[in-house]
Amino acid sequence: MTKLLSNTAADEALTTLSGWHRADDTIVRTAELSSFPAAIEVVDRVAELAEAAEHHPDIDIRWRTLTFRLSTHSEGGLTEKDFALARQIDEVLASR
Ligand SMILES: C[C@H](O)[C@H](O)[C@H]1CNC2=NC(N)=NC(=O)C2=N1
Repeated sequence: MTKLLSNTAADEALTTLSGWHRADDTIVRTAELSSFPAAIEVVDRVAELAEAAEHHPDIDIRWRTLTFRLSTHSEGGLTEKDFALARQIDEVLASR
C-alpha cells in the first residue's frame, strides 16, 4: 500500500522533477514535441512504463503538445508512485 504524501513531502519531491507543478491533488507537466508522431511515440513509451508500474497518468493530446497529470486515485492524492512515474516520464522526454 502506498500512503499519501504530506504537503511538505510532495513539495520536496516536486523539486526533483523537471517542469511539473501541483494542481489540486495532482501533479501536471506539459511538453511540446517536434511533431504529432513524435508526441504519439512518447505516449506509447509512457503507456509501457505505466503498465509496468500499474500506475496510469491522465494524458491530454493536442497536436504535438502533451499534458500528463498524475495522482493516486485509490488514495485520493499524491503518493511516491506518482513521483516515480513522473521521473520516468521526465526521462522519456529528456531522451527526445
Ligand atoms: C489494480 C491497479 O493496480 C489499480 O487499479 C491502479 C491502476 N492504475 C492507477 N493509476 C493511478 N493513477 N491511480 C491509481 O490508483 C491506479 N490504480
